[in-house]
Formats: sequence, C-alpha cells, structure tokens
Amino acid sequence: MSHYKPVPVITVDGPSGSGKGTICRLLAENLNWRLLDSGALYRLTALAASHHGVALEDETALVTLAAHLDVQFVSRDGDVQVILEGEDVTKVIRKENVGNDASVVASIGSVRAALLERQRAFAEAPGLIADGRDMGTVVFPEAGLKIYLDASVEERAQRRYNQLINKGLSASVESILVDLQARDARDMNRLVAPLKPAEDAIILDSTQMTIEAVLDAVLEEARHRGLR
Ligand SMILES: Nc1ncnc2c1ncn2[C@@H]1O[C@H](COP(=O)(O)OP(=O)(O)O)[C@@H](O)[C@H]1O
Ligand SMILES: Nc1ccn([C@H]2C[C@H](O)[C@@H](COP(=O)(O)OP(=O)(O)O)O2)c(=O)n1
Repeated sequence: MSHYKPVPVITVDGPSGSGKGTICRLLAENLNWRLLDSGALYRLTALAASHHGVALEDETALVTLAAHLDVQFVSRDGDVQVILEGEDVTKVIRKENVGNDASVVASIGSVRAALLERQRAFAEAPGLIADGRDMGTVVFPEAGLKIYLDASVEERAQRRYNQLINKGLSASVESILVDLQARDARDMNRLVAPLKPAEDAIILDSTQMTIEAVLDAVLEEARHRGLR
C-alpha cells in the first residue's frame, strides 16, 4: 500500500486586478498553507532582463535568465520580501511597466517551460495556494479546487487606480484601462498556456463582491471538498 498523500492545492487564476493576490494571501493565512505568487516569477524575469540589458525579444537570453533566477522570498511580519540577486525588489516588481513587461516575457513558451518545475516545487505540506494565469490549466492540473476569479475591466481599472493613489502615486483610470485591455488580450490570446478557466474551475465574478465575500466563498468550497 502506498503512503503517498498528495499535497492539497487550491489554484486561483484570472486577469489583472480581479483580486487574486489579495484573496490568495488571505487564503494562505487562513489555512496556514504556502503561497505561490507565480506572476512574481514572470515579473522577476522581466526585471532581470532590464538589469542585464536583455531585450524582451531575445528568447535565448530570457530563457537563461528564467532558468537561473537568483531569487529569495523572505517572510517578514506577515509580508513577503522579494530579493533578486541580493537586491530588495519587493516594490519595484509591482510597478505597472514591470507587469506589462512580465506579460510580454510570459508569452514565450520556452520561458514558461524554464519556470515550470520551480513553480511545482512550491507544493509542500500542509498545502499550497497558487496564484496566476495557468495554475489550474497547466501547472497544477490535479488541484483539488480551482477558482477563476474575474471582474469587469472597468472595476479592475478602478481598483488599480485606487491602489496606486493609496500608495501616493499619480495615475489615470483611462490609461490603466487601456493597459489592462492590452494585457488581457496578450494573456488570453497567446499560444502557450493562455489565460482561461480550467474546465473544472469555479468561476467567481468579484465585480460586485467584497473581498470578505470572495474569501468566504472559496473557504466554503474548500471545506465542502474536504480540503481543510
Ligand atoms: N472584491 C474586491 N472588491 C474591491 N476591491 C478589491 C476586491 N478584491 C481586490 N480588491 C482590491 O483591488 C486591488 C487589486 O487586487 P489584487 O489582489 O492585487 O489583484 P490581482 O492580484 O488579481 O492583480 C487591491 O487594491 C485590492 O485590495
Ligand atoms: N501564471 C502566470 C502568472 C503571470 N503571468 C504573466 C501574465 C501577467 O500579465 C504577468 C504579471 O502577472 P501578475 O499576476 O503578477 O499580475 P497582476 O497582479 O494580476 O497584475 O505575468 C503568466 O503568464 N502566468
């Protein structure tokens, strides 16, 4: 008899600004599970490219950077500090231009392949919350619960705008909306691992839901499936 017990995984995929990061952080805290922010790996690859003067069209060099990313995720007071090649890049990887570059880098299949095993290695007991675009479709196809979190593009633009203003940065809803539409189109229409709900995903539209309501809905489903 095998004693192998798979690590439970909950995947949360969806477009930018749908609330994945927020919900995943709360889920991980609530369940005391690990957290994979897969978008951070694409953001880090894009940032490493810019630090090393690598063009976003240079597939060979991008694959090398992705395969050898020297990154540490350091937990401190409930927050995660991201260290790239010894430098604290926690804030800079969240910039909108880095997100847009990440989306370009992420459209290259060989870059995605270079990051695949690194992502799967996050699945450790007692469980994993995986945040991204292809967590349920490609990286963790056997996950016990798959959520596809959505919201209207107008609502997502407004959320990003509020987030930037709260950080004391200047922003315009109109330009955020245009960027989000371009990013959605790139992420959904790429050939490799495009953003789409897994066939067995539960689709949650958070446009009119509070963060608490989304969290409760996911926790309830996890309980229902015996994942917690
Ligand atoms: N259901 C919600 N209602 C209102 N604001 C939300 C909701 N979910 C997330 N937010 C806010 O929207 C912003 C973007 O959320 P985030 O979790 O970063 O999205 P994503 O990771 O999908 O890009 C954050 O400022 C967050 O607090
Ligand atoms: N699993 C993933 C995660 C992110 N990406 C790409 C596509 C996204 O536009 C960028 C940035 O993702 P990230 O989740 O950090 O961005 P948002 O917080 O949703 O704005 O990376 C991906 O292709 N696959």
